[in-house]
Amino acid sequence: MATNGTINNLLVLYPSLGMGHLVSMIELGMLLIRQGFSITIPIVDPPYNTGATAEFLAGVSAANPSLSFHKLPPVTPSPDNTSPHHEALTFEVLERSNPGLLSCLHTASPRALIVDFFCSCAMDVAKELKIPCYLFFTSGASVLALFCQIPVLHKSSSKSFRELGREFLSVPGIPPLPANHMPLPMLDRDDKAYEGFVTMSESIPDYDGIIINTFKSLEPRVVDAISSGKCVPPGRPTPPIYCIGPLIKSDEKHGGRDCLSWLDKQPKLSVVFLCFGSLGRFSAKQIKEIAVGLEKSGQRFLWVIRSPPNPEKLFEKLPEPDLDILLPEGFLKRTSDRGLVVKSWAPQIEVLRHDSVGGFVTHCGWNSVLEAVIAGVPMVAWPLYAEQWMNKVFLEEEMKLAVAVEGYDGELVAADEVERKIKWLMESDGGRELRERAVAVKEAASRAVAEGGESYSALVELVTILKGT
Ligand SMILES: O=c1ccn([C@@H]2O[C@H](COP(=O)(O)OP(=O)(O)O[C@H]3O[C@H](CO)[C@@H](O)[C@H](O)[C@H]3O)[C@@H](O)[C@H]2O)c(=O)[nH]1
Repeated sequence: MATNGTINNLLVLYPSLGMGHLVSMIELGMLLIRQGFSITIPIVDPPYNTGATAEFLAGVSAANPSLSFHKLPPVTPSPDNTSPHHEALTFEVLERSNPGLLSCLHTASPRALIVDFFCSCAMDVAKELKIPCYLFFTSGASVLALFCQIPVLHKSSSKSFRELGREFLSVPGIPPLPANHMPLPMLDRDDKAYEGFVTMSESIPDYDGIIINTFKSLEPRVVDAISSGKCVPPGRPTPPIYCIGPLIKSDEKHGGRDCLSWLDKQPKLSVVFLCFGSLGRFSAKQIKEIAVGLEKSGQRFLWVIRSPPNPEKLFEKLPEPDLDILLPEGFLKRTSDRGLVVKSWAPQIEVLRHDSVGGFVTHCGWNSVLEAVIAGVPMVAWPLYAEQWMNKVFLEEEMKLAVAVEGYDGELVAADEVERKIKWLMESDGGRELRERAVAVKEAASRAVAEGGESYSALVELVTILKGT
């Protein structure tokens, strides 16, 4: 493919606020730069703490001067937005940022705008600029299929997804999904965030194309269902689909070298890694249950612990965890020959790629899933928020890459269940089969992005269209 860039090949990539949404959008930017485009990334000023995002962005911008970041003017959310879900604030802040986005792009003449799904309101800006607007979907095709159906599901019942509970939702291409597995902010119909998700979903057919961070052979059934128009509401068009993944973060600048040195000393495939995304937090009670389960499992482990959530400081940065208070007395000493606890953050990609890691207990965030896929590591699925309950179902029932924790009683997963699932993954025949499947999918992922592979071909197609627009 041609790689000679010109100023006329400007694309604007518009990410949402959270780390999980930024990482793959940045990688998409780097990929498109290698195809001869120049990239501008407008960044909204979040009215709440977004964890390690600011630090991550500073690192990316220093290491990649070819990505041009533009901070948009801060906006003030309305005092009426009382939803407890940060997604409601995200939708509102992005909508209020449209004038700032428009003035940032007015003189730039970009070829196209590529937006995160939270940024669907920016379609109005693309219309004003008379340029095409593409969706970059940072989760998998299975979740996209479900999002395409939200307008249909919304109209088909007056009950909330919470009220529908374990009743199954039926969507082409994906396994039946219990209604209460919808993202938390979608469970109640009168929540501001619910409204945002419905509006966002209604606009999906209006995009000029949808770029998905997946590869077709990971989710073949659902990619076919979407492409053949079965997932959008009746009478609405399906935009062209480009599965160009897996795209994972290439830049790891968060430190955490000590845990890599510790992994160097462990036997091959012996360590289970527990890490729950950029936002995952457990109550103090749950942390103790995990500790007891891990200890009883007898397995080697590397465990990233964060401070428990503080309901009064939902959007604020929390202090480092106090392990003396959080862990059972003597736990660290008793497990010191086979376990390591890391506070707040570990270099996850490097950890997963390390030879000694044989299993991953994950919250099922899509970046974490793809990072495990690329490393060929089987998973224990422990969903916490966002679309992770759905990902758990897809990982276990469709992709066959994970076993799910069960027995969540609304408050706790008991130590026995933690012990059972970790032992199953690391010691049982079933766990070994899962590992073999993970290795096969890892190979499929590397074939997909290699020259001539399915994701490579989708990228060629996308680049051709973008250059022609
Ligand atoms: O100690 C840590 C914790 C996280 N990470 C990285 O942080 C990213 C986390 O991304 P992800 O696994 O996708 O989780 P979230 O940050 O929770 O991502 C949000 O965005 C994703 C993409 O849309 C969704 O799939 C998730 O459900 C949503 O919560 C990954 O690259 C991890 O490698 C680390 O490097 N070290």
